[in-house]
Amino acid sequence: MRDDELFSFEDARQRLGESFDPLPVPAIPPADPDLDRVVVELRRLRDASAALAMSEVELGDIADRLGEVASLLESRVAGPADRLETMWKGAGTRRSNPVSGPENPIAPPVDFVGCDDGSVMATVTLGPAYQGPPGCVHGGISALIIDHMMGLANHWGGRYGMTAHYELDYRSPTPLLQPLTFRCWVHEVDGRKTWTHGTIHAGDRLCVEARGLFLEASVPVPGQPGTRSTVADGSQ
Ligand SMILES: CCCCCCCCCCCC(=O)SCCNC(=O)CCNC(=O)[C@H](O)C(C)(C)COP(=O)(O)OP(=O)(O)OC[C@H]1O[C@@H](n2cnc3c(N)ncnc32)[C@H](O)[C@@H]1OP(=O)(O)O
Repeated sequence: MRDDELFSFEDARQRLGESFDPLPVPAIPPADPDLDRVVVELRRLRDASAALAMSEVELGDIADRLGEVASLLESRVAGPADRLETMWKGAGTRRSNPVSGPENPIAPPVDFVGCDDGSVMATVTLGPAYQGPPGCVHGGISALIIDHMMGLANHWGGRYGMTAHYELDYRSPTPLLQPLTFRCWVHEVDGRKTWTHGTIHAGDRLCVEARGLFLEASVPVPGQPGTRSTVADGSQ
């Protein structure tokens, strides 16, 4: 099979056949409208902090002021183990995952759309916080985004599973500060197994292609002994 045949999303819907019954991923509103605003400000800090080294900012003062805010928050929010438990009782992880979660400051964020052809697509421009080679996206960041997006493509195609095997070919440099198009789609299914493919393009140029094998599985739910859940986002 030629590469361009292997990495073709146009026929994703045909490959899924009768099993393609799109499962949308509706947005979940924040518990507090100011929550998303806080994270937007944290992302501004994240991006500004990537440029601190060569700046003329009085860093001692900045560190003191940020320390005050961090201390204020730490004393009032749940610890990480408690937060993991509450996450599985409310909005789930959709709002907090590290790729698209509006509550997660490390998420770029990436906003996905499900397409009629069976694929999911996202366009995102990444900044210096995600740099690997000079001017380029870190390969692990590309892998993170595609892995998560494959999970969504599985969901969109009526499948689910944990990543069992995942491989990438970095075909050309993936630029920072330019719109990148991510696409993922279910390539093949067989029992518990789902093979999912993905690509990143900068304009027409192929940067990354990926293949993943996902296996239907369940994991224990934090804070709910004896309860297991499939790999979804836990939202109720
Ligand atoms: C709105 C909602 C959105 C929700 C959107 C959410 C998106 C989240 C997406 C994130 C996805 C992740 O990162 S998940 C996190 C990373 N992944 C993990 O942590 C998984 C860790 N691994 C495991 O727990 C386990 O290995 C499993 C569950 C994957 C599989 O274990 P198992 O169930 O015991 O399976 P096992 O019997 O060994 O194998 C079953 C069959 O699969 C094959 N197989 C198993 N592993 C492999 C492998 N690596 N490569 C090839 N083949 C394999 C076996 O040969 C066998 O084939 P045969 O003999 O039957 O032919």
